[in-house]
Amino acid sequence: IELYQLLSSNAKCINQLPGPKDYFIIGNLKDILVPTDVLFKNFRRFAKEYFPLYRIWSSHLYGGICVIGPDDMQTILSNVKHNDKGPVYLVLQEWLGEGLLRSTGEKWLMRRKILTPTFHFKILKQFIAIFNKHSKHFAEDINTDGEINIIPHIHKCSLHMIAEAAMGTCLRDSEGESRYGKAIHDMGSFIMYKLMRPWLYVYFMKFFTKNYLPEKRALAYLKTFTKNIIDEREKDKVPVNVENDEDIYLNKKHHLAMLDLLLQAKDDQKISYDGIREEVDTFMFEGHDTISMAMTFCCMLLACNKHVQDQIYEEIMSVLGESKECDYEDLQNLNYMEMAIKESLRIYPSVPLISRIAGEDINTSTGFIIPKGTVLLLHIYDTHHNPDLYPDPERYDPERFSVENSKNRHPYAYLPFSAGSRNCIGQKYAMLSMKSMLVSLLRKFELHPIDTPETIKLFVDIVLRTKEGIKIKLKRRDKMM
Ligand code: HEM
Repeated sequence: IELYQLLSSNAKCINQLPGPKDYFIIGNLKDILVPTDVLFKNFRRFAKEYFPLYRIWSSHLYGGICVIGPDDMQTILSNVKHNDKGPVYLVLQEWLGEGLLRSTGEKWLMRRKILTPTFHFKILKQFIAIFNKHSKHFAEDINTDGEINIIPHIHKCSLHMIAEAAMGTCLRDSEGESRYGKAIHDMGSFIMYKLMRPWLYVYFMKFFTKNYLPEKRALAYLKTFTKNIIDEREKDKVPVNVENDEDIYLNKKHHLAMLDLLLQAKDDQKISYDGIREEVDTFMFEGHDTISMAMTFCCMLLACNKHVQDQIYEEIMSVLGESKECDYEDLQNLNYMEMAIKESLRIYPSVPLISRIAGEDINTSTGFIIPKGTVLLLHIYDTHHNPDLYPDPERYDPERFSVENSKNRHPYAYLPFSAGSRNCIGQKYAMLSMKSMLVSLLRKFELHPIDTPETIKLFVDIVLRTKEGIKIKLKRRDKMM
């Protein structure tokens, strides 16, 4: 009932905004309940037609305002009053509970304070060895010299990285490797199924879906897996102080994992056992699929833009040479590679859409006042593809992110990691791990195009994906001599 009130209270006001034609009771469901690749295209069409703001009705029960323009993005994301997440995040509740991604108010603030040190540069520095280890395996495991769908390889690598960084667990060749990977993948599909069907946000409706039992089983497996790891790690626990380098670097028994810092926070009575589970699961969820798809799209773009790939390869050779293991400073020095990754995240932002609830009335750039309580859908994808902000927006051009060219850009025109106090806590981790993967891959292979931006079919999901994987052609550099 509360949800109904929240969603419908601003109906009259929302209707003053332009938007696609809606119908009695079903609202815009005709445009929304369509195959997800068609939905993707519909959103792009609406963005072009109604920039910078439009309203959408997912049935007349559930309406919201779609935001595209950078001025309105700034007004919303820079104000902590609009920090609460929209109802779509309810689909994550059973798995991620009140973890950082979903929590609100005081609880979010407290969790954010506890978790920020887990991404301290000193901790990130010691993750580089983990990134390098799995990146090396990633390049070694690809033995083919020819056409591959790169997604499963990248996916496996980023899952192994986050499992070791977050939980201190090496999944590679372990019993849990395929089962855990599959359970995470299945949960993604179940969540997406619910996301498209707003009536399933109502708690009891879940009993009536075909996914009820498989989801229950996958959830039980994931929760038990995390619980066992937390219990094991707790047995071996060593006190940690992030400010003390000795604690971070001289921990002989095992690499420090994010979990160790959470266990320390539990000893300091800052977080409960269940809280730790929620956060570890949140990192596992947020910290691998986002990176996998970002890396995949980046590889496709590099395959299609050989001159950019060659420039990155030259940079790797000049900073690292043929075989030096990269350290934190080396990765920081791969500036052109960073520009190429940034541009790839502009064209293909892993999280194309986020949602908030207006915490107070919002005075928008058009003069329209969004009333408090309205659901806001922030279409990061469309901001990134707006030709006024990025001329010729489909063209891949890393130079857009040179210091010079970034200088005069609107501060809210580039939002792959969102912005403001609720931005992505893992963005530095993401950038470092992607750089490490690219170093290993490009040292061994030249990438050539098979799939291109024109051939792939994007679709709406929590993370931006393609319908049929992404194929590229690999040529081993050592065989090219
Ligand atoms: C390319 C990789 C990544 C992208 C594009 C990305 C993007 C985002 C975006 C757009 C948000 C805002 C979500 C929202 O407002 O609903 C977010 C939040 C978040 N991300 Fe990431 N992310 C990435 C990697 C990671 C990694 C590696 C981790 C953890 C290891 C992580 C953990 C989180 C968490 C916990 C939040 C919630 C923060 C909060 O609400 O305070 N992300 N991310």
